[in-house]
Amino acid sequence: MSKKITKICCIGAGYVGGPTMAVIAQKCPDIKVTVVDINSRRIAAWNDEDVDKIPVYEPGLSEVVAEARGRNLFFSTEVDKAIDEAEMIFISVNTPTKTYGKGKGMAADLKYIELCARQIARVAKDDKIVVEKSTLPVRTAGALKSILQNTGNGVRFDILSNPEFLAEGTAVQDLLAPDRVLIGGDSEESIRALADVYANWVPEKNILTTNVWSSELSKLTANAFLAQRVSSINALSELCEKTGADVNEVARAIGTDSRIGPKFLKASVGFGGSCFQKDILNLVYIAKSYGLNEVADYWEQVVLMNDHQKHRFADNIITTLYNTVSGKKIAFLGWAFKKDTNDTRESAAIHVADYLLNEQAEIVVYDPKVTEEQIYADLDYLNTRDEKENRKLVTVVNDPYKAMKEAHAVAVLTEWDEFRAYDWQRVYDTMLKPSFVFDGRAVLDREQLTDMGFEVYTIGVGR
Ligand SMILES: NC(=O)C1=CN([C@@H]2O[C@H](COP(=O)(O)OP(=O)(O)OC[C@H]3O[C@@H](n4cnc5c(N)ncnc54)[C@H](O)[C@@H]3O)[C@@H](O)[C@H]2O)C=CC1
Ligand SMILES: O=C(O)[C@H]1O[C@H](OP(=O)(O)OP(=O)(O)OC[C@H]2O[C@@H](n3ccc(=O)[nH]c3=O)[C@H](O)[C@@H]2O)[C@H](O)[C@@H](O)[C@@H]1O
Repeated sequence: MSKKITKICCIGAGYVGGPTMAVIAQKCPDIKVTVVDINSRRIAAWNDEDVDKIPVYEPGLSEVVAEARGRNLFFSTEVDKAIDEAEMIFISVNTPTKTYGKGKGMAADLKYIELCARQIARVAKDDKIVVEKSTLPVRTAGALKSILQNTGNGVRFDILSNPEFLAEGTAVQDLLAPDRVLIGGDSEESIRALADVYANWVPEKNILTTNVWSSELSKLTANAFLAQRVSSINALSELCEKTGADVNEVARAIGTDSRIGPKFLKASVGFGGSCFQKDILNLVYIAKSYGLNEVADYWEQVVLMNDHQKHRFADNIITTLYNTVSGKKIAFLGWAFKKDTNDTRESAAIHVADYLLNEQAEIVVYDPKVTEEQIYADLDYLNTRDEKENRKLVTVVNDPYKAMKEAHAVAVLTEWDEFRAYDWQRVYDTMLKPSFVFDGRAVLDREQLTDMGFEVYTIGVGR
């Protein structure tokens, strides 16, 4: 018999904690789910009466939150209280790449994880199941165990690894019908208790259990494999451009081989998002720390290729615009790292913009979901130039036609569906001539645009 869970606490109300707990609460009405965070602004937004103002934009999420919030789903800043009440505590805080000290620029920064462990150790008065939901370096559970078990207050902590595989933009659908739920741990009873939570809506055959180290490492491995496919197809996109091949045709041709499969073969201006780069660098760091230099070099190439892809896209804009973009208006369609999300972390758009700004381009950005404040914050964070200069060179508008009016070039950085549906003739009529389009996502109808008179460059398509 496993322990029946009635109260869950999740520390971290971000892109993972929020949606994951909302779905657990929706599917398990008998479990009280409390999501806590030290960021009171974020918690206030999760509690906003207008459910469309919750801090994470995901198709279908506001409906799930509307159903469960106030019933058995709660968002709060009272971290101690929620820890104290819960039988099961998910840790879903951020684990960014370290920006200082040993492992700077490579290793995962585990300070937030450790703070959570210490807080749980301090507050807990009865036995708890602690679930690693954040993505962590393999063997972190050992460190957590050591912190939790040395408090001397006699509480038993079982640690489980339960990595999250949702992708942003499809989070709700991924959570409702996951390819698999992965649970790693030592205690059969605790594994069962967590499996029983998921079994409320996930078929048993999709709930995999492993030892805790395999589970931790599987998460880094899954992201490394996915990112590797993107870098592989992006590497070929450059060769396609040189040889007259079309990377989309190549992707279709190889993707029909059932051993290869069709997914994650879409060439792009480079992968972004908060995790691919961070998790691969973390994997590289771990491999190096074991002296596995060939393994480390192999995976690092995935990130290097991605950097190259972003730079060569920007470089091509400069070369094509007669080797200078100084004072030229470039309209950016999209800023988010992929469609259907307002998340911009590590978005290729940021790096392409930075590169062009170094060449004194004037950039006008339109993204249907990203705020002006976020766009400036992303550029300021790079610290390449002062904040005033960023505001002078970059303008953010909420009308795509305004963004493209009198522009020298349009660059597509995100694959938002609406970009296809624009009146491109109207855009052409208002742009400077020659009117260049740089489609970094291969979403626009190249032939149609060329017929209208545009000079079109599509990523991965040779001329
Ligand atoms: N974003 C994604 O799509 C996915 C992320 N992951 C992993 O999940 C973890 C969380 O990622 P996100 O949700 O994107 O991060 P996030 O940055 O959106 O959210 C993390 C939240 O944790 C809070 N926090 C940090 N320390 C805290 C503390 N001591 N007490 C209370 N709250 C605290 C922060 O204020 C923040 O709101 C990371 O390890 C990430 O690698 C895994 C799968 C998908
Ligand atoms: O650990 C994480 O954070 C998550 O990372 C990715 O999810 P996410 O980054 O949200 O989105 P993806 O759909 O994987 O896209 C990542 C980036 O790769 C790009 N991409 C993706 C697929 C493709 O074929 N081509 C391509 O350029 C996207 O545009 C985007 O910039 C993984 O897909 C999730 O399984 C994982 O849980």
